Parts: sequence; C-alpha cells; structure tokens
Amino acid sequence: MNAREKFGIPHDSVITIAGTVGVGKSTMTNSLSQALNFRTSFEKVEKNPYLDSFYKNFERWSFHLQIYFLAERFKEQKKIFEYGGGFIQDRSIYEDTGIFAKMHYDKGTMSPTDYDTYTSLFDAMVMTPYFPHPDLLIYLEGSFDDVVGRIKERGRPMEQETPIEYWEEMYNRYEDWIDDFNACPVLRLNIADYDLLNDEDSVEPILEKIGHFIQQARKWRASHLPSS
Ligand SMILES: Nc1ncnc2c1ncn2[C@@H]1O[C@H](COP(=O)(O)OP(=O)(O)O)[C@@H](O)[C@H]1O
Ligand SMILES: Nc1ncnc2c1ncn2[C@H]1C[C@H](O)[C@@H](COP(=O)(O)O)O1
Repeated sequence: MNAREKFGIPHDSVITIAGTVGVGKSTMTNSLSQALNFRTSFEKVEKNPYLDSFYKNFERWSFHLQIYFLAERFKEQKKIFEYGGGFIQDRSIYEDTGIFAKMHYDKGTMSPTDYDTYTSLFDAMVMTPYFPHPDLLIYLEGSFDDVVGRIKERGRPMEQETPIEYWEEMYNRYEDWIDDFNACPVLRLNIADYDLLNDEDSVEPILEKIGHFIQQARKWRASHLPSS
C-alpha cells in the first residue's frame, strides 16, 4: 500500500501550501509531492520578469507584478483542473490579494486606482462558483527569527537587500490573515515540529493529519452541499 492509500488521501486532492516568504513552502511541496506521487505547481521565481525590478522599486512595479502573478496562478489553476487534481501547490492565490497586494496598497506602494483594478480582476476571476478551491490549505508558521534565518540562508540577492521591516510587516499580516481565512479547510503546522530536510520520517505524521482533514472536509461537503 502506498502512502496516499495508507493515509486515505484521495488521488484527486488539491493541497495548497501557504505561509510567509522563507517559511518552507517549497520544501514542503517537494516532500509531499514525492510522498504522495502528486504533481507540483511551483512559483517560478527565476523566470519572473518583474520580481527583481519590483524589489528595487515597489511603487513602479507592484501593479505589474500582481497582474503577472495572477495570470501565472490562474494558468496553474487551469492545469490542475485539466489534470483532475492530484496536486501540491506552492503558495495559494489567496495570499496574492490578502497579503501582498493589500500590504502594498496600505503602505502606499500601490495606488488606490491600481489596487481597485487589481482586486476587481481578482474577484471576477477567483471569487466565482467556477473557481475550484483547494481541498486543504496547509499553513506553515514559525518564529520570526527562524523565518528570517531561512531567508538569509537561501540567499536570494533581491531578498537580502530588502529591509527587515518588510519581512516583519509581512509576518504580522500573515498571522492576522490566517485567523480570518475561510475559503477552504486549514491545517496549521509549526516548522519547529518537523524537519523535512534532515528527517525524512517527519513527513508521516503530516500525511496522517492531511488524510484526516481531507476526509472530514469531504464528508462535511457531501452532507451539506447539493450534489452536482
Ligand atoms: N527544516 C528545515 N530546517 C532548516 N532549513 C530549512 C528547513 N526547511 C527548509 N529550510 C530552508 O529554508 C529556506 C526556505 O525554504 P523554502 O522551502 O524555499 O521556503 P518558501 O518556499 O516558503 O519561501 C531554504 O533555504 C530551505 O532549504
Ligand atoms: N503576490 C506577490 N506579490 C509580491 N511578491 C510576491 C508575491 N508572491 C510571491 N512574491 C515574492 C516573494 C518572494 O520574494 C518570491 C517567492 O516567494 P516564496 O515565499 O519564497 O515562495 O516572490
């Protein structure tokens, strides 16, 4: 019996990994996709044509970058739909608007008009009955010091040159955002409780929790929502 069957995780599940920059989403995406034999949907940071410029000048590039991310994530969403699920997704589409766009708008690095245009496009594309929400959002959390340590260790130049206040603001916003998030079921994991890089067995208890959450959520949906 494979791990997916062992933990009762449906083959068509879509699991999205959320959390602040550097917390370990990509590492988790890789481990889960290997363990479950699922496809991955990654943010392609190296191929992003705006990210470097954005970190140098938020005002100039924040709108362009959000539109780019929205388009990329929507294409990924379409791919997931076409394959019929069985995916681990590195970062959710909800964080783009709930964290990044809002933060830049609040801080004055995205204009009110751009923010309005962006949010109305986001709502028209995402907040519709045609947009399938994931079965589960895994939210990764940890101490601010650990997260900043990981950003430093990873060493992306554009992130090293960004003031620590930016990461602190984002970290605090994430904590508030997740408390109010309700678009799909949430499993919160603390990065101090597992170590996917040095202890490959630490994925097992995570798989067990995932199986439990998804089964509960599907049972709830089957008994509360009309069948299509
Ligand atoms: N358990 C761990 N212990 C120490 N470092 C880790 C651990 N998991 C991930 N990292 C490191 O932290 C950095 C950020 O992880 P990553 O998965 O790229 O985060 P994200 O995708 O959330 O930005 C990477 O250098 C990664 O190797
Ligand atoms: N929607 C976004 N707006 C601004 N910046 C973003 C957005 N989504 C991701 N990013 C940045 C943050 C990081 O520098 C890279 C990749 O994020 P990571 O959390 O390391 O996967 O892109």
